[in-house]
Amino acid sequence: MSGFTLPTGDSYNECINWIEEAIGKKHIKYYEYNQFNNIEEIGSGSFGTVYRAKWKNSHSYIALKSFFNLNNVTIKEIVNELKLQREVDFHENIIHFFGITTQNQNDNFKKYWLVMEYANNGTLHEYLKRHFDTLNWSDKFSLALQLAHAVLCLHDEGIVHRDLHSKNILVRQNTIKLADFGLSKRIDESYRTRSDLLGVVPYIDPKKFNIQPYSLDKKSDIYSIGVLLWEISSGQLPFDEISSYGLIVRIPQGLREIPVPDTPTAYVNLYTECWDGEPDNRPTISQVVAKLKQCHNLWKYSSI
Ligand SMILES: Nc1ncnc2c1ncn2[C@@H]1O[C@H](COP(=O)(O)OP(=O)(O)OP(=O)(O)O)[C@@H](O)[C@H]1O
Repeated sequence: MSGFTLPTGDSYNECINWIEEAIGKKHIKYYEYNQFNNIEEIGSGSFGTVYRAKWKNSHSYIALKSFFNLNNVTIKEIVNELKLQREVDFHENIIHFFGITTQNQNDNFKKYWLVMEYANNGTLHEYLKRHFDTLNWSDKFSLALQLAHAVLCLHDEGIVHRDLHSKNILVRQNTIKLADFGLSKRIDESYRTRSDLLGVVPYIDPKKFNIQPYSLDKKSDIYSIGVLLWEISSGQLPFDEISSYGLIVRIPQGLREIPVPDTPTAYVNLYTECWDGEPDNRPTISQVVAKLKQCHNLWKYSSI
């Protein structure tokens, strides 16, 4: 997908032209819709529905992401996702984008679908729910490190995810696949309604609740990683039994999850640093990667 001009403006037509031109010049691979088969819905989010499908006679699945309706906002989401995706598509812990397919609808409108890598184990949340009992500490370190590597790749490219939580991190076999970073910018633009916040409050940098307006940044991603490292160590959703409203008040006052017994101390220390209320006290993502490697080594030697 390299080497093509990005749209300078944000209008609907410009975005459509950008996609069509990229397809025409073969910077984005185009797939014929009627070559997909066994199409089954797997989930939906606020912008559209995701299906899994097979391509021609292939045995493996791909994911097809549709959008509810193609208006100014959704088309910008697609272009934004494509622009960011192409910067980081090489990384094995980031979901791969394969191309685009389109379907002509009755009203003469074209429906655009993103063709993406399929994560057969679903979200990290579902994966932990199903497999937690069989995971040992080496597996947990591996998940944590893969997540940190994916975010390192984003931060290195100047991309802030802003919406890291266990329901938009996907897992293929046992490999973390980060998704949805193209769509996360809207949170900072206050697109989220109160009901959208359900379940994601524990992962959001508490500065966001204290300071209005507060622009989520790389250190906000580190906060979310702290919570996710705890989740990997516990197999539980953070603060599952406290209402979002209660959390919005209590997390900025210092409420944090309790370490799970038998968690390696260095790992507890690391996620505690990550979820520090003060962004300046949080490590950078490179430091998180380095410290996770150290923790893993310490744990390996201490358990011989
Ligand atoms: N590439 C994929 N492979 C497997 N499952 C996927 C894939 N992409 C999405 N899903 C599933 O489909 C669901 C919907 O994904 P989608 O990206 O549309 O929304 P979301 O991230 O859950 O929500 P929102 O867009 O509102 O933040 C996900 O929760 C996940 O279970």
